[in-house]
Amino acid sequence: MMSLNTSSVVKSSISGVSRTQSQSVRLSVRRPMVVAMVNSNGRPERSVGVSVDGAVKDVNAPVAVEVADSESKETTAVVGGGVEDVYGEDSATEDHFITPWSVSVASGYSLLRDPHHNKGLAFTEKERDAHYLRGLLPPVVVNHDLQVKKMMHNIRQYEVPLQRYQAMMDLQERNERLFYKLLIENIEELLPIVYTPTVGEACQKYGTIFKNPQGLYISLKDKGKVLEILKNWPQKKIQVIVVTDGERILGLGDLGCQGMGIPVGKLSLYTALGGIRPSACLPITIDVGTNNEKMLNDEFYIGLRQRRASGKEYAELMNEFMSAVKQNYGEKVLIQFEDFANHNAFDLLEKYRTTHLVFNDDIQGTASVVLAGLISALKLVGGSLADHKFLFLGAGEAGTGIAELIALEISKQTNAPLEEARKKIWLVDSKGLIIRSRLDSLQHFKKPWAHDHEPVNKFLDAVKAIKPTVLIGSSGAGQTFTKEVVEAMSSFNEKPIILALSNPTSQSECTAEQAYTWSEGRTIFASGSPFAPVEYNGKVYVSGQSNNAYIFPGFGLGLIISGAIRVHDEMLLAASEALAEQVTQEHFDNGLIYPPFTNIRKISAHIAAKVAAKAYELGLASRLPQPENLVAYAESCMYSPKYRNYR
Ligand SMILES: NC(=O)C1=CN([C@@H]2O[C@H](COP(=O)(O)OP(=O)(O)OC[C@H]3O[C@@H](n4cnc5c(N)ncnc54)[C@H](OP(=O)(O)O)[C@@H]3O)[C@@H](O)[C@H]2O)C=CC1
Ligand SMILES: CC(=O)C(=O)O
Ligand SMILES: [Mg+2]
Repeated sequence: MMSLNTSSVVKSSISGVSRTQSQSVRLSVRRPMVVAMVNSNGRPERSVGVSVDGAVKDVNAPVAVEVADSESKETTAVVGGGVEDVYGEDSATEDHFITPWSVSVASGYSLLRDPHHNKGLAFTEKERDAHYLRGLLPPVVVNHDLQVKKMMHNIRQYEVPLQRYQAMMDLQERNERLFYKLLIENIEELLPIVYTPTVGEACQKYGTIFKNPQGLYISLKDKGKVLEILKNWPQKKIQVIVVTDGERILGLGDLGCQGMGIPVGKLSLYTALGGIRPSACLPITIDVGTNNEKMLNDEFYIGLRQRRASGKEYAELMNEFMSAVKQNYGEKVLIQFEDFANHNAFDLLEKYRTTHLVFNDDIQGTASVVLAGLISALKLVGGSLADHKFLFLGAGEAGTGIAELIALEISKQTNAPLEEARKKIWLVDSKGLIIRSRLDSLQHFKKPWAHDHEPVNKFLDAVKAIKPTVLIGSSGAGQTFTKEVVEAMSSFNEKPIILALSNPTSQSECTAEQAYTWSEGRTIFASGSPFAPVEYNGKVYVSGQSNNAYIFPGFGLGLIISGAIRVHDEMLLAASEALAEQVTQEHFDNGLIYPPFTNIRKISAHIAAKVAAKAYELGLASRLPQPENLVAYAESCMYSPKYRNYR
């Protein structure tokens, strides 16, 4: 046996005295190992890979470790043996300060509790011997496929979607590779659980169901310390951040800090659908308070119990956050703004799009997915985009974002000025049709849509007055596409295109069943949250899901593989085209304008390739030289949840 002394600076506050002292860790090495010093934040302070001959290696195996105080030069404790109260666990009370240092070794019990490396019953006999797992697992060894089969069996036992959500989150925290294999192989069934609609309910009840924290929380209390907080996150190489401030969670409004379910859910789709490594993903919630009385009065609420900060206070925290992200992760970390309220969302995007790699999923990702749906819908209804007339219910982030991208595409196709193209698009907000006489009182993002028209207050009247060929719901207000609205659409269109984008299902403008029934089976329908197939007059109608989940995973992958430094609108158009190209004749024959999610990883690779190609074309790519076959390159970069073999 040989010994090795490595010095580390340890912050100690035993007995309430906070001091910094130098300790040395004496490692009595019996075999190759990896030791990580871990502090109370779980942040590894020092990782040491040591082989028997003293060479540094990346190896995994347990070891007996002695911790000695260099000042006294006496061995104070033996970890993994002995009966001393090493960490003051027995003597300390809540009034005593102790420093929860531990030495974590990636083997045995701790290996089973490390979601990144745990394989559960799939550890082989050899691995059980080599990594001190024998006895910690029952004797059976099963393969990954059987684990998936069993988990699906278990999840299907739960009838309540929220219970399925919790089972999925538990799995993610227990065995990451099993979680992703399950999700990828059962995407159609599990998407509504980890994503809309169930994630909406999870956010509403997040405080009650909260177990282990996921993601990073940055609150007003942390002003001046944001960089420090980022450094507390265990992973250092982050490629994608999804950040929310929780003010507009789906169509459910202000859920404050409990909006964390959204960045967590979106990032699990980045991995499952777009192949971004889980360790490169960072969910963040910025907590500036909430104006939701229910949350403020809920004793289990997990956020700051105060009203939302705004103005200078809000801007300063966001600015500190954006600077800290760039300082910590560099120029090429992708920041996806998600579910901010529109009074902040447009300004944040405008402010940071020229200095950071940012995009707003609700404004831009949604625009891209809807444009893709419309491009493919044209194959069913005929004509070009410019031949159609569009009416939106909802003139916020989603509505005006989509409208602008449609106008951009029409302008590109027809060489008409953007202002001309915009005239084909009408929007209704909570005060009625957006028209020129309202111009002075309109928020800036609505102004381009203020066309000449008489005032129209009721949505049904707007439908009858404008006679659109395409109706898009982006209001977050459920059941607003009434029978009269759908019947009106069907009276002047042979095949009305109706997109009910609002999430979750409770906020959908209408259900698939209503759309097909009220249009006598003639509508081309898609919705933000999924609906089961509908039988009408003996025929089965399968509706598509018009959700930005088709876009952002592949879009992000494209930015990452090309090393893009900024997002450009042309990239969104490229993503739309790539998605629309994936719709086959068979899909059209079934009335679908989106391909099913079952092929999403292939679809994401195609989107990534087109987005990357655009980044190269625009001179915004930094990964040089450009790979010859971008689709193959994108596929080769994608994370696979296959288990690793451990030595
Ligand atoms: N399918 C998908 O991929 C996506 C779906 N969405 C969904 O779209 C919805 C809206 O999101 P977002 O655009 O960000 O929200 P915003 O708050 O930015 O915009 C909502 C708009 O709807 C209007 N509105 C609200 N209620 C009514 C009503 N009863 N009648 C008429 N207009 C109304 C508002 O009017 P006013 O301006 O007057 O207040 C506002 O213009 C949400 O449900 C969200 O989940 C969002 C992004 C992606
Ligand atoms: C899908 C989405 O991003 C939303 O509803 O906000
Ligand atoms: Mg969103």
